[in-house]
Formats: sequence, structure tokens, C-alpha cells
Amino acid sequence: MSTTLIPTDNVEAAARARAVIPGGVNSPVRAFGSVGGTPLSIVGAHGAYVRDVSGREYVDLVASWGPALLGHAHPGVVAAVQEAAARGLSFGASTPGETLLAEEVIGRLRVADASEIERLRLVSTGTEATMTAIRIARGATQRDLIVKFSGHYHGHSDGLLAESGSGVATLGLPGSAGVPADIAALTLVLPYNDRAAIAEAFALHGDRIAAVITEAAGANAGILLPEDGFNAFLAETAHAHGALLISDEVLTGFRVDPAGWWGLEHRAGASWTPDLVTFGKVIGGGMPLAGIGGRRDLMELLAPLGPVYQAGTLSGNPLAVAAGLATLRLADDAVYAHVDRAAAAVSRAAGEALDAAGVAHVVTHAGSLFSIAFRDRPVRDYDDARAQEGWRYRAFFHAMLDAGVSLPPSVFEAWFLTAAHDDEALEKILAALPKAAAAAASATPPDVV
Ligand SMILES: Cc1ncc(COP(=O)(O)O)c(C=O)c1O
Ligand SMILES: N[C@H](C=O)CCC(=O)O
Repeated sequence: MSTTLIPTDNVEAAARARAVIPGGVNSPVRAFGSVGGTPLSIVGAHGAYVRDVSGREYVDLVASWGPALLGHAHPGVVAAVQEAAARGLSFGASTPGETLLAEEVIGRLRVADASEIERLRLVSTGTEATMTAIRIARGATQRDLIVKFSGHYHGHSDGLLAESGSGVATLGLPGSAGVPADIAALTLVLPYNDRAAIAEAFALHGDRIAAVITEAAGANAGILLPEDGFNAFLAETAHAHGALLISDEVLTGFRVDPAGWWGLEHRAGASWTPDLVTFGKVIGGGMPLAGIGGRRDLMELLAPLGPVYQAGTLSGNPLAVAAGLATLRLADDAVYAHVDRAAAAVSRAAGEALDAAGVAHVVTHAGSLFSIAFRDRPVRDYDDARAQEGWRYRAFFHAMLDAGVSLPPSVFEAWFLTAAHDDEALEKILAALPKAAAAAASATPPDVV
């Protein structure tokens, strides 16, 4: 028998959740694993704010881990979902909306006519998108090995969890139990931004590598920015050996630019093109939706046209498509300009507050995405990210939370601004920063009593 009463404080909500849900969460990053304390149990959100079970509101810098580009419950997105819901929740058949969304996505990627993204297949999660992209790459090349980078996160499929970022990094895990050794052995994990390591891997295994999968810009071990020309180098190296480049834009896609990270690099003059690209988060506007895009010859390897199988009862769900389409149509240049300005204001103020408190730190940006690492040198790869004084973030995070600002509960996650972060919300964040910086300054490492 379940009780229908909703808890009215986070402690009770977490206790009840833990009694029926492993760890009390449906995704480990929500568990406050590295910052400690009681996870928020959220009952609602609007604009730049989330509200917990106790009725307390927080300025939100998690943004559902990225999707809420326009802010929470944007009226235009909610109306689109309500209209779609009134027509039926799911049909298990094609819908016109899917085509409109694919047209919108492909159109956005036509930056300077450089895009080779000609087809899009919709799935429900970023995990499915990267898993499918890899299957296409293996089907196309008839090869088995995959290259990924340590500290990058591509979802939780078996072959992609080794030295993964996000929750795997937060919990300090090397990967995941339950992945057969034979599967793990098919993934070569290399240090990010290390061209020599990549050249060596291709020299040794080039005829067995199906694809390199990379976050377009790393954002799951804090921000790991690709060095100048690094993505182009990956494309050239992969292509020189008959392998493909899969650019994972689940997090960056449609968030850092109307055409994602790839669009940002192209507007700055780059000319590389991924063979396959994966989307998630913003493409679904807060509903479960993701996609794989690519050249026609590769994408038409997918069933029913080709031999690579992929399917999904709820793939292209009409409510999710309605939310994604409304979000992308509303996300005009003014939205991106606002998010860029808001991110610049918050990151600058955070840096100034930490400077004033004498805390060694480095702020790294990938467009409007940014993160703070507690070290005095740039963060180039996962080893650098792990070498920081991450324990300072715990004190910083809780001081912000006490002041009514909800940050990502891990130093390895990016901060997300939205179009709904107006002056009032930004002022609340800025006002909270000096105290949080002071808390970070006086924090002690976990083994010091
Ligand atoms: C870059 C990247 N790829 C893939 C994923 C997996 O997406 P999902 O959580 O929707 O499975 C995520 C985040 O979760 C991500 O940040
Ligand atoms: N860092 C992840 C996505 O980008 C966090 C989302 C999750 O795993 O729940």
C-alpha cells in the first residue's frame, strides 16, 4: 500500500525515495554524491526558478542538465505540448511533426553550406543516440574498435562508461561493473587534447578503428575545451584511416549556438565536418528526445533501408517532438545572445568573488557553458580536472544553496544559464557569490580534521 501524501520537506522526501528507489534517485547525478547533504525534491519550476517540496524557490543553474534553454515551463513550449497531448500521447506511427523537427535541425546545421548532416533519426535519450551512432559506424566500416576520451560522457551504454565523466567522475568510479570485459576491450580510452596519443592509437590499430567519438566540447568533467584545431585533427586522422568521427552534441547542440558547437567553430572559420552527430537535451525542450544526424549514405544504413537495426516504441514521441520543435523555433538569435551575456556575467562575478577570497581557480567556457575548477592552472584533460581541490566545491555549493541558488551538485558538471535568467535572477546569484567564495576559502580537505 502506498501513501498518497506528498512529503513537505526534502529530508522526508529523500528518505521515502530511498525506501523504494535505489539511492533515492533515477539518475546518480541527482544524489548530491560529492557535495553531501539532502538532494532537493522538486515539485515545480518556472522561468529561472525551481521550487522544492518545502515550497522554497531557488534560482536554478542546472536547467534540467541543459534542456531548459528558454527557462522552465516556457508558455510557448507548454502550449505546444498541451495541444499535442490533446491530440493523443503516442501513436507508434510517423507524424508530420517529426519531419518538421528534422527539417528544422538540418536547416540549422547549414552553416556556410558546410554541413553534411542530411538525415536525422529520432530516439528518446542521448544514450540511445550515441549507442546508435556507434552501431552505424561499425556497420559502415565493418570494424569493431571505438576511440573515446577520458572524462567525456556519452551516456550509459556498455562500451562508453570507461573513464567516463559526469556521475561516473563525481562518484570516482573507473567505469561500471556489469560491462563484459570483451565489450570494454573494444573501447580505446585516450587522454583528451593529446594528438600524439591519438596518432599512436591509429598507428597501432588504425585498420580496426570504426570511429572516434568525442564530445564536441567536453562538458562532463567540468569544461574540457578542445584546443584550437583539435576537432579538425580528429576528423582528418579518423578519415585518413577510413574511420568516422562522431561528434556528440547531446549537451552542446542548440545550446551554445543555433547550430551547436560545430556551428560556433564554423562561424569562427573551422572547416571540419563530423560524419555523425548526436543530439539530446535542447532538441527535446525538456521532454525525452534525442537524435542521430549524418550523411545520407551513413544514415541510410539504418533499418528499414539498411542492415543496421535501431528502433523505439516511443521514438519521435509526438509530445516530445512538439516540445523540441517549439523550443527550437523560439530559440532565436536574441535567446542565444541573452544566454551568452548571462553566462558571462555570472562566470565573471564568480571569478571575481573567488579572487577576492584568495581561492585558486580557473573558469573555463565553451560558449555559454562554463565551469569552475579549483586549481591555478588551465584544465586541458581529465587528469587536470581530477587534480583540482574539488572538495572546495562542496562548501561553495552549499553556501549558494543556502542563499537560494541551485548549482549543479558536482564540480564536474557545467553551469547552465537560460533565456529566463533576468536581472532579478542574476542579481540573486551575484549577491550569493562572495559568501560562497569565502566558504570555499575556509573549506578543509575531507581527510583534515
Ligand atoms: C555529451 C553527452 N552525451 C550523452 C549524454 C547522455 O544523454 P542522456 O542522459 O539523455 O542519455 C549526455 C548526458 O546525459 C551528455 O552530456
Ligand atoms: N552530465 C549529465 C548530462 O549531461 C547529467 C545528466 C544525468 O546523467 O542525469
